[in-house]
Amino acid sequence: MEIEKLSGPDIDKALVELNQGLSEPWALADGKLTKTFRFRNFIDAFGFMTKAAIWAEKQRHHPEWFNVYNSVRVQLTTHDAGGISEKDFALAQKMEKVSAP
Ligand SMILES: C[C@H](O)[C@H](O)[C@H]1CNC2=NC(N)=NC(=O)C2=N1
Repeated sequence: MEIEKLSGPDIDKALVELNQGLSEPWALADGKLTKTFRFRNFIDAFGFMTKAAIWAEKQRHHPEWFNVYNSVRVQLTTHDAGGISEKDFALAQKMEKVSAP
């Protein structure tokens, strides 16, 4: 096991920190770290996905996501750990950075 899942209380704590100052917060749904990003158009949405994908590939940690036009619904979990890990919070943080216009 290379990465461990976080406990419930650790997830709650990390979620509060992640959501500091965000107008659109991340939430827990189906045991995954979840957020729907909305952009001006498809190009901006796809630009976000491209930036996030390049970073994710470098980290070898990949999002589950679903894109329709200008929205990208993201669900983060660590399959290898069977839950949410620090890698998911790192990816969420990076997504916030690269989602800025
Ligand atoms: C071998 C490879 O690094 C693993 O399968 C990685 C790849 N990307 C991954 N991405 C996610 N989201 N969870 C994982 O457990 C995971 N494992």
